[in-house]
Amino acid sequence: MNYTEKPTALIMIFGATGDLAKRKLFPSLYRLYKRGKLSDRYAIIGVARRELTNDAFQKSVKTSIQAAIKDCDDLDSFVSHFYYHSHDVTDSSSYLSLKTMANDLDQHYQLDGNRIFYLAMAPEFFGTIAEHLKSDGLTEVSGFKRLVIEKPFGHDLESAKELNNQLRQAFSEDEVYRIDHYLGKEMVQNIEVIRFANAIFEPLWNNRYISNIQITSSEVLGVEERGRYYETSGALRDMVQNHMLQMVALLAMEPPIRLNTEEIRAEKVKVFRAMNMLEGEAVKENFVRGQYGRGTVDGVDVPAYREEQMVNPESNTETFVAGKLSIDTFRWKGVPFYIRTGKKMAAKSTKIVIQFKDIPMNLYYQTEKTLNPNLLVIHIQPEEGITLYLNAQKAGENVETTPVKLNFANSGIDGNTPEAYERLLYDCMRGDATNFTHWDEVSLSWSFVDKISEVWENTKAENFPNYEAGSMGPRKADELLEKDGFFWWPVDHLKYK
Ligand SMILES: NC(=O)C1=CN([C@@H]2O[C@H](COP(=O)(O)OP(=O)(O)OC[C@H]3O[C@@H](n4cnc5c(N)ncnc54)[C@H](OP(=O)(O)O)[C@@H]3O)[C@@H](O)[C@H]2O)C=CC1
Ligand SMILES: O=C1O[C@H](COP(=O)(O)O)[C@@H](O)[C@H](O)[C@H]1O
Repeated sequence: MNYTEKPTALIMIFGATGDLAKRKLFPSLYRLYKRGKLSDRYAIIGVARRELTNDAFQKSVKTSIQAAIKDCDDLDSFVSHFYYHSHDVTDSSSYLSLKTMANDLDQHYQLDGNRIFYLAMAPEFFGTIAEHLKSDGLTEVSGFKRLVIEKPFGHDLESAKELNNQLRQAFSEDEVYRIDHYLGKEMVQNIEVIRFANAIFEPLWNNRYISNIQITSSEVLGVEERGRYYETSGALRDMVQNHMLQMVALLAMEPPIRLNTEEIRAEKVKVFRAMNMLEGEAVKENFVRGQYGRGTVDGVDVPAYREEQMVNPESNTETFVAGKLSIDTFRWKGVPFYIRTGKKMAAKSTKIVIQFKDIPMNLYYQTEKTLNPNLLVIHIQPEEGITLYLNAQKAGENVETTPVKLNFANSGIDGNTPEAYERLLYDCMRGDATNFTHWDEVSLSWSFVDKISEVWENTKAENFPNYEAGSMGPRKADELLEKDGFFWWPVDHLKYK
C-alpha cells in the first residue's frame, strides 16, 4: 500500500460533464490541491460524449468550483492540469485515442504510471467501461491502477454479482473502490474513534447497558430530477442497502485487532453475517414503508411523490423506510437497532441516538416521575458533534434532578471539515480502501435487502401515500417503536420532553 502524503496519479473521470463531477468531484480535488495534498504531478482527463475543447472544459471546471467554494484563488494553475476527451463509452474505437492521451500525460507530468479510473456515470455503463479499459490496454501501467465506482452497485444481489464479475475481469478486488459517501463523512468516521478511544463507552457498548439504537437520516428534498432512477430504486435500495447498513455495521462491530483495512472490514462483515434475515411476515412486522403525499415544506406547498416528474402516478415506490434490525451476537442480542430514512421529511438530519438502559433503582423520584435515560447522540449532519445526556442535581433544589447536556461540536480545519468526497478521493489516491465497501459487505447487504424488496414488490402498498410531505413519516413508523416501549427521539432538537 502506498501511503505517500502527496500522491501522484492520472485521474480519468468518466461522466465529467455530469452533476456529480461538477458538484462534488472538481471542488473536492481543488480543496485537496489547496490543502497541499496533491503533488504537482497530477493530471485529470474528463470523459463524456459532448464535444468540448480542453479550454472549454477547464472553464466549466472553474465555474463549478466557483459555484461550490467562496473565494477560490489559484484556479488557473489548478485547472491547467485538466484535459478533455470526447468519447461515447459504448464506442470501442475511442478507447485507443484515450490511451494515447493518457500515456502522453503520464510522461509529461511524470505520473509513475499511476491511474485512477473514476466512473461517475450511469451504472449500466460500469461493466462496459471496465472491460474496455482492459481490452484496450489502458490498465497496462507500471504504477497502480484503481477503479472508483459510484453507487448503485447493482439493483439486487444477482445484478450486483454480475457487475462484480465484469469488473473483476479487469481489476482485482483490492483495486476496486466502491464509494459509499457516508463513509467519508467526518462523524461517521468518528464512530470508531468514539467507541474505541474512550474507556467510558466501550465497556457499556452492549446489551447489558444499551436499550436501543436509533439511526435517522431524513431529507427535506424530494426526488428532484431523479424520478426515473428513483422509481426503480426506492428508499430501501437508495439509502438502506448502503448508507444505513454501513452505519449499523460501524456501531455494532467488534473492536478490530488493528486499524487497517482488512481487519476493520472483517469486523464489519461479521455484523452483516449476524444480522437476522427477515422473511415473509417478519418483514411486515419489522419494516415499514412510506410514500409522501402533498404537504408543506418550509412553508411552501409541495406535490405528492406520484406527481413528481418521471414518476408513475400510481407508483408503489417507497420514499420512506423504517425498520428494526436484530444482530444476533453475544454483544447485541436483544438490542433493537431502529433505522429510518425518507425524502420530503420535516428536517434534513442524520443522527444516531444510543439510548442506555435505566439504572436498576430510581432513588430520586418516589412518584410516577421517571429519570431521563442517558443518551449518546452522534450528530452526523448538518451539525457535526456528539452530545451526552446525563442527569444532574438542579441548582439550589433539594435532590431534584435535571437533564444536562455535554456537547462537543466538531469544528474541523479552520471551521471547515473536509467534504466526504475529498476524503475519499484522497484515500483512494493513497491506496487506503478502509472507507470503501468490500464486495463481501455489498453482497451481504443485498441479501438482507432483497428479502424485504421481494415482499414489498409482491404486495401493493394499499395505503400510499401514507405520510404528508414535511412530516417525520407514517404513523406506523412510530408504532414500530411504541410496541417495544420506545419512541423516536426527535431529531430536530433532541430535547427531553
Ligand atoms: N449526482 C449526485 O449527487 C450523485 C450521483 N451518484 C452517482 O454518480 C453517477 C453519475 O451521476 P450524475 O453525475 O448525477 O449523472 P449525470 O446524468 O448528471 O451525468 C452523466 C454523465 O455521463 C456522461 N455520459 C452519458 N452517457 C455517456 C456515454 N454513452 N458515453 C460517455 N459519457 C456519457 C454525460 O455526459 P454527456 O451527456 O456529455 O455524454 C455526463 O457527463 C451515477 O452512478 C449516480 O448514481 C451517486 C451519488 C450522488
Ligand atoms: O446516496 C444518496 O444520498 C443522498 C443523501 O446524501 P446526504 O449526504 O445529503 O445525506 C440522497 O439524497 C440520494 O437519494 C442518495 O442516492
